[in-house]
Amino acid sequence: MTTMIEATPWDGDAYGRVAELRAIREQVRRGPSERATEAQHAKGKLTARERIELLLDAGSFHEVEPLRRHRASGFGLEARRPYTDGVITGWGTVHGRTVFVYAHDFRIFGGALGEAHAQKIHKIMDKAIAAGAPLVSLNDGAGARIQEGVSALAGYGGIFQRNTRASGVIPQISVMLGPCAGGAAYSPALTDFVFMVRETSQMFITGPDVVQAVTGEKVSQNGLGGADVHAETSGVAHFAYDDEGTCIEEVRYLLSLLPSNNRQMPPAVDCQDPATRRGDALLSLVPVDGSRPYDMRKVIEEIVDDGEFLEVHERWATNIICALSRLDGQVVGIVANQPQTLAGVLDIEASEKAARFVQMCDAFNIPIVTLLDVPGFLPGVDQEHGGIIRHGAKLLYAYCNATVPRISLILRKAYGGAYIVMDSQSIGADLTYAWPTNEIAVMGAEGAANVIFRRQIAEADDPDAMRAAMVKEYKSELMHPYYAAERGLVDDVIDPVETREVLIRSLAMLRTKHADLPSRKHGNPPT
Ligand SMILES: CC(=O)SCCNC(=O)CCNC(=O)[C@H](O)C(C)(C)COP(=O)(O)OP(=O)(O)OC[C@H]1O[C@@H](n2cnc3c(N)ncnc32)[C@H](O)[C@@H]1OP(=O)(O)O
Repeated sequence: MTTMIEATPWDGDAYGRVAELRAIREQVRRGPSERATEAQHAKGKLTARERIELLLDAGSFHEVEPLRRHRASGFGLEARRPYTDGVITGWGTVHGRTVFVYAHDFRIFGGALGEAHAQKIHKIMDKAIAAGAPLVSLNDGAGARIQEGVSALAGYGGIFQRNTRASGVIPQISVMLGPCAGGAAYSPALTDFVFMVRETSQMFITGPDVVQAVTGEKVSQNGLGGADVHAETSGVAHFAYDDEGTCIEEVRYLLSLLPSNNRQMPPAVDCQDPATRRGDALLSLVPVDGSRPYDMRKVIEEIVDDGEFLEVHERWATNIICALSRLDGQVVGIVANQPQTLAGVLDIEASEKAARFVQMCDAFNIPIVTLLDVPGFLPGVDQEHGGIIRHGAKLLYAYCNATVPRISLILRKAYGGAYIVMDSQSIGADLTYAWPTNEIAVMGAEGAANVIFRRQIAEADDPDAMRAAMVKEYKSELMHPYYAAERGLVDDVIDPVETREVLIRSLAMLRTKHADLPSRKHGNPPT
């Protein structure tokens, strides 16, 4: 640690005082020591200030409380009172819009959170909420500062309460850039998006040593709570990247798709991709045979502006796609079944993933486009015992509660409860469309014939021929593409090549949509 420059009672002139201030500021900027900076770099990590520089527009950072120091005592703390107290807080701009930020400085007490450190975070969170601007946390901290005991724990409580108050008011993004244990893992879990970096960031409630002591399981830090674990298995992380630079660049991209707060619309941009561009490729991308898989991502690419979209939870619950994109320059949230994985079925994880996404879109005024090709909910003992009923209900609740413009499009099959849940007209979609390849039904024809014609099939001389005849009858009666349109349950059957134009026209009409929910403290959604 380098010797601290201490401001002392002083009788010099203004020039001398300014020189002293500049020296202190320079010390604050450099941080505790060259050695600590080198150690941080040696781990493949940037310092807190380097990260802030990458996140914000050049020269836009305005720091708050750089001269803050703790007043704790014991365990030698009196002799170690570094400026910033291990967290850098302030605001700047991203793509010209105000964004608040706090960044743990791992070089100071391992970025661990003490009382003064927490109060700095509380202050910047309060300012972000008051200003109605997003908050990005750059996390690289060892949790509660052990020497400060319960004061540190209380500091976390104050962060959690503010995270919850800010939820649905301003976008909150947590970027995990080091080992984040205990309290340092819970705050991100309360925020809208969690970013992680492979190898260098971890999140866990208790580390590998405690896990081994309690359960006997031996696991590495990355095996327990690394980026891939949370982006693929637990669903705690929405995004995972190989390095900090790419990760922070993607945070900037995400911010460009979000409004500053819940009273604003997401930023629109000029669009060079014609609204009337035909999607001829769509006809060959989606096989008519409902049992053949295809990649729904290619369908999305064909429809949206310049084929660009940002997938959220790209590698978790891959049987459903949640993505932010643009149509004619306006931000939309896309929820789409992925027939390539598990035939696009809805299961526990897919329901949770899409429910949180729909909720986020609704909170931040992002219209939702739902693309359906879903054979139903995944049957099975594991799913039932795992609570598919309440998890599926989360998705249902999120859609039913959403007041943003909602458009659904049935590409191919949409069966049973999954059809209802995936934003059917009956739960409040503003406009519903279908391609001429759609099959909307309670279940597939084979299953349906086995239930309703069971006796005829069993008593027939040739049960297989009878089953085939009954399947045919069921299909022609109930599963033709115009059955739902005749009943007004879809607003139109559209030519697939015109999908982009239809969606853009519909969204333009819905832009002024206004809907109020009945007054209440809050709902009681299934959890
Ligand atoms: C509510 C809650 O938050 S409970 C959770 C409380 N936190 C914890 O249990 C985590 C304890 N710390 C650790 O397990 C490890 O330090 C890790 C995994 C975070 C980081 O490990 P490493 O990268 O090897 O760093 P290392 O252990 O050397 O720590 C770096 C510095 O931070 C200090 N430090 C680490 N954790 C803490 C802490 N919680 N409080 C105070 N100082 C800490 C270390 O003493 C060390 O200080 P030094 O540079 O003066 O020697």
